[in-house]
Amino acid sequence: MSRYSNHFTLPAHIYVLSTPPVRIPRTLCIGIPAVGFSGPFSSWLGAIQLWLDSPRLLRKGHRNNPGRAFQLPHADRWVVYVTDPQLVKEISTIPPNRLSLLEASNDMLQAPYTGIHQEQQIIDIIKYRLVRSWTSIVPTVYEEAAEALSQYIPSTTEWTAVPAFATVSDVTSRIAARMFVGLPKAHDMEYTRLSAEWAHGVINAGVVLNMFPKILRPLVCWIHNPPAHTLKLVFKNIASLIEERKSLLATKDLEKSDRHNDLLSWLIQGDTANAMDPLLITRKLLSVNFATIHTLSSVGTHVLYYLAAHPEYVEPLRAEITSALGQGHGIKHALDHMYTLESFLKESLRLSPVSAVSMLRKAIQPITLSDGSHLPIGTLLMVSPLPVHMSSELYEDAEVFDGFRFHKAESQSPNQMAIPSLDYFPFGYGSLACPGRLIAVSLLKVLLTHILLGYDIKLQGDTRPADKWIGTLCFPNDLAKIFFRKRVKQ
Ligand code: HEM
Repeated sequence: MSRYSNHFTLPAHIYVLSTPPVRIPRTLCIGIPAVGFSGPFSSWLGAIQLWLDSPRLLRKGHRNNPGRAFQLPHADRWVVYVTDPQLVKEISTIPPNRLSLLEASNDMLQAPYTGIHQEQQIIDIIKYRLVRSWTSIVPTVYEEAAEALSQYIPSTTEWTAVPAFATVSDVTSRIAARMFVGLPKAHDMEYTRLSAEWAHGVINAGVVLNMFPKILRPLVCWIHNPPAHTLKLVFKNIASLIEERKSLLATKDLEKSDRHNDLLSWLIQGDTANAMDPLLITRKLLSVNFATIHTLSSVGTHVLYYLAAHPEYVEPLRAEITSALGQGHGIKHALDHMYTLESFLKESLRLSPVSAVSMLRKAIQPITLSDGSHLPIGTLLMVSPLPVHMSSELYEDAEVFDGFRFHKAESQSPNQMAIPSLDYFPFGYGSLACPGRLIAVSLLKVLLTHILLGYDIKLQGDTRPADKWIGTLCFPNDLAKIFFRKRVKQ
């Protein structure tokens, strides 16, 4: 079993598939069509269906309810789903004091138990500090990614089987550490291991705890709560660095503190309201780590599997990367001009997303949508791009992987993948769309650039390791291996 496999979801599998409906009675929102079983007891079967095959139910809901929201039963409640593009647009304009992303994500990720802490300060720091400093950060990240890959992939010209998910996860965690806390902490293997462990632990805990009624969650966590345990270990590991940074910032030694122009320092600087509580700073840091590591290790592994399964793309991608790097305008410029690579990444994310849901909201006030759907306070609303991403009207042979599909269809301008449209919105849509999306695309390109230029890769078996859907989450196979060998440059 992989270090980061979804072992924590096992109790939920058992619970969902075998337990009678021991849950708080759930209410349907009046006037919103339900998909599949909708009776008080039979909806339990609907929740099991959603757990086992959410893409099918989402496509059915979209097909049967054109232009309308619909409802699907989860284990603990009914959730309103939106897939119609015009409704997606409408939802993206409803302000957070009416429909809140932060409330919904702290709910779904079970913040009181896992320790995750999402707040506006974090989003502002990513948008206004990290993204704006990105051109100056990229060269460091590029160098770090090369070093990390050479540490985790054996440097030999013999084919060697490498666990794909664990490797991408380790490399991502190290890149995240370099971006967010800098050196020397980024090279502390215990810190990077714990950060990755926490990120994967939170997603698994969220999946499991959402299966149980609220009343049982403290008991479940009392028995087994890996993220809470890991949080303590991370805090122990990083507390002295936080104190060091705090005193550096307090002395206003600009020369020294400028050396640490990273997320950790920005979090401390902006935290005067909480008296710079080191545990809260750790939780915020880990929350950005979570947003980065969980998504990128999953997407990076999906991409790697597509690349190994489609070797015909390797040479054209290498040629483009070599030409872009050869222009001599720096790494950021080169990455921005890797259009076919971007198309490849975009296609991978279309077919193998992180989740079937890309916008998560909780009604803070009662809301009535233009299709007449009424959302009472507390309703959870999920927007899924999946039916649109799989639409044969928008995408020819929508089920087939076509790595250069977007390159053929789109004008060449940088970072199209990160610009949400109503045809493609895996990062969400509107002003709340993922604040880290430009960074995500850049990091994926960095990873693929090093892999394509540094290594040959091939599948271990005959076919691409299949994706695993658990509820609305899509995981790459976390046990499969990919063969790597050091590339001998001609
Ligand atoms: C391929 C990788 C990624 C994907 C697919 C992705 C996708 C998303 C999506 C769908 C949302 C929710 C948007 C909404 O509900 O309207 C989101 C939120 C967010 N993302 Fe990303 N993301 C990725 C990478 C990143 C990275 C690298 C960072 C950090 C640098 C980041 C930081 C965040 C944050 C802070 C939020 C708000 C979280 C919340 O309040 O729950 N993401 N992302």
